[in-house]
Amino acid sequence: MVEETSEYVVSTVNAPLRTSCKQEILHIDKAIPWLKSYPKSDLVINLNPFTDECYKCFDPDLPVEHGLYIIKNVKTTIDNEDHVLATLPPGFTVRQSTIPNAGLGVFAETRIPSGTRLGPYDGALSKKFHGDDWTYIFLVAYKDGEIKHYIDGKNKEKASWLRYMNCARTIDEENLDVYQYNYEIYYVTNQCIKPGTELLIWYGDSYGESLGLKRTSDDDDYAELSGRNIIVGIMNTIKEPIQRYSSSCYKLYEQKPFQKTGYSEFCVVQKNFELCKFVLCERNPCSKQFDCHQCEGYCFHFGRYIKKKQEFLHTDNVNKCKCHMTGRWNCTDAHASVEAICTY
Ligand SMILES: C[S@@+](CC[C@H](N)C(=O)[O-])C[C@H]1O[C@@H](n2cnc3c(N)ncnc32)[C@H](O)[C@@H]1O
Repeated sequence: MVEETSEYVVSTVNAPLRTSCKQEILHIDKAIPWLKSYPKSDLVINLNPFTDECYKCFDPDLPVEHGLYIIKNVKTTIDNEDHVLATLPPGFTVRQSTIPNAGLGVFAETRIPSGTRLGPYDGALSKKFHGDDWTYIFLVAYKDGEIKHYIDGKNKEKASWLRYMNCARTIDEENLDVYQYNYEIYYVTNQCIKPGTELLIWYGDSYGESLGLKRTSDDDDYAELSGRNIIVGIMNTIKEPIQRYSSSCYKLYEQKPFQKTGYSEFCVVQKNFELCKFVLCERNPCSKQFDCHQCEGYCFHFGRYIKKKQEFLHTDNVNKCKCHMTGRWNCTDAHASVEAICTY
């Protein structure tokens, strides 16, 4: 399905954010020429942690390819709607976005170094796109700009977790860039990502506009300078009504989207870890009342799919449970202060 080529393109891995770190210059021979004036030159990437800031984000355990740290999708044979979340690597969660009304988003729960490649963006491939829902579409193109195929991440049975990344509202929020390599789409972190940070990407002008977002001319200059004007092949979209929390407190949710202080939900794991059974408590921000109920569902352990009733080897904050009743994701943990970890 994927054709091997030697060319590849990396976007903003030379962000000014890293000037305090020692930089290593890696040469990329061929950049895709149809990408607007993208310099054929160098990928500047930091792999050497010389300052505290860099050190914190240095992860010697991650494999490196072409100067990028690599975090691959978790392989799975699940062929139902759980497929998409089974591809989520350890260290990330999918949960309510910090952006009001944006639905779910992806969060880093551990430090992710700058210059880490995530993906690829999987979905249903097609030569032509006949549908009218562009929400999860990416274009993959040949060097001359001709469209090779479309990737539609809408169907959760085929998509990878990258489908959940939301669009940054400002350039400062952009912590990912898009990267097409061997006719596959990846995201690359353009800065050190701290735990609890939502991963956000610029969807491109036309998609951004459809969400009411626009880059200023200063943003464009900055983007140009830092090489951010890379292809973002997502096109116009039909907006989904994803916000599922309908209540008289709707506005409050919008204003304080799941910040720990404004809204807290936590899970209390049953002592025997009888699997993915937990008590889900949601605090209504208006009445301040807690509403708790038992919940049971599927679990993931370190990205590995765990069937219902199968035991965890041990527990930690990368075990995630999907509640059948609410359809929402929670983490399980053996520690006393579960709230500290379950920040949903
Ligand atoms: C590729 S999907 C991202 C994942 C999506 N949030 C979900 O829950 O499946 C793109 C859709 O997410 C929502 N979205 C992403 N970024 C947004 C933003 N900055 N503001 C509002 N909605 C956003 C829009 O509905 C958009 O069409």
